[in-house]
Amino acid sequence: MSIYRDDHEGFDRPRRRTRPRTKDRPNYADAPVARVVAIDRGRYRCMLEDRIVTAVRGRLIPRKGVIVGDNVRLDGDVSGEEGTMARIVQVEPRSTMLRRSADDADTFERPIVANASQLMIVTALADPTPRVGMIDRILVAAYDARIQPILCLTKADLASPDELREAYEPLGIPIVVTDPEADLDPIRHLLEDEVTVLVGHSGVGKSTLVNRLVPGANRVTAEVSELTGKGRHTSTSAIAMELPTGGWIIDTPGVRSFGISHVEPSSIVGAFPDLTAFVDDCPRGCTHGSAEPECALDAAVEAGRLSPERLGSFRRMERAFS
Ligand SMILES: Nc1nc2c(ncn2[C@@H]2O[C@H](COP(=O)(O)OP(=O)(O)OP(=O)(O)O)[C@@H](O)[C@H]2O)c(=O)[nH]1
Ligand SMILES: [Zn+2]
Repeated sequence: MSIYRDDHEGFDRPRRRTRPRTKDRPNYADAPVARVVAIDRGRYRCMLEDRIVTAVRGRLIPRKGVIVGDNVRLDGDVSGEEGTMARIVQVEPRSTMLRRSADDADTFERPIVANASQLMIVTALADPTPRVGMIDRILVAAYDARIQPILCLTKADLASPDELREAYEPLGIPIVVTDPEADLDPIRHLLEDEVTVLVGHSGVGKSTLVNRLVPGANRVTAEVSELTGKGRHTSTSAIAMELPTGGWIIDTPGVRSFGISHVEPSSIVGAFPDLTAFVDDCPRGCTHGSAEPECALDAAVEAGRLSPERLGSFRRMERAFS
């Protein structure tokens, strides 16, 4: 199985054939699988075993068909030696896909990263001032994509984390707090063997965190800059880095807003396993919001089978859509 697949080299197959004969189809099962770690102007930097291989898209892979975090099969020169170029011939199925719309007026979906298991929302406690609206929207995107959210509150040397901690604790998501002196072991532990995408407003201290978590992250950044002749912050692409403790982090460029117009409000409940059992009894088309007159979640609270606090924190998510 694959999402996209490069077909036969020459387009010499007769037309009007409903199904290509297997013998005509190249077999890429033996082509090595690499992880896309950065994308720049049509060049895909892929980590194959422990080397970086630069690749282009095979001709049947669509222009937006490959995103950072994708596992791809490579053909051609995969030595990674200078001046060599491999070819992406197949994109493996994705376990998850995080997307956003540029803003709510823009319904165009922008895939950000593939195969992330966790999404760390990085928010500064001050400078810039935290915006719960933004946190809620990124949370919604994570729930919609079925990616485990983590809240990371930075700059605790400037302001107290108590208020935000209280606001988000009822959701049951991990919350970590940092400052320049903070011990990062609790964060390292959360990231171990996971693929975690970092999302946050610009200036919250994401790069500072990445540099502390990944020794040599600067070097990787420099390599990307070298490739483009520009800094990575001028690129819209994310960048994936391997963690020394196992697992990956995928840093994304700082955002000013996080659009979720691609998300169907009723889909969010599916990310809350303790609530999904109840919504089978909802009327058709129920969005499970507080304005729904017959939502079974309210009935569950009345019957004492669901705590009002838990429902309240779930319903908090609906604010993100207004
Ligand atoms: N006081 C304080 N400052 C911090 C902390 N972490 C980062 N900073 C500072 O905040 C500023 C922004 O940090 P960056 O790491 O560049 O922020 P970023 O999120 O990568 O921002 P973009 O590059 O715009 O995406 C820098 O001046 C950092 O030194 C912190 O824990 N406390
Ligand atoms: Zn409902």
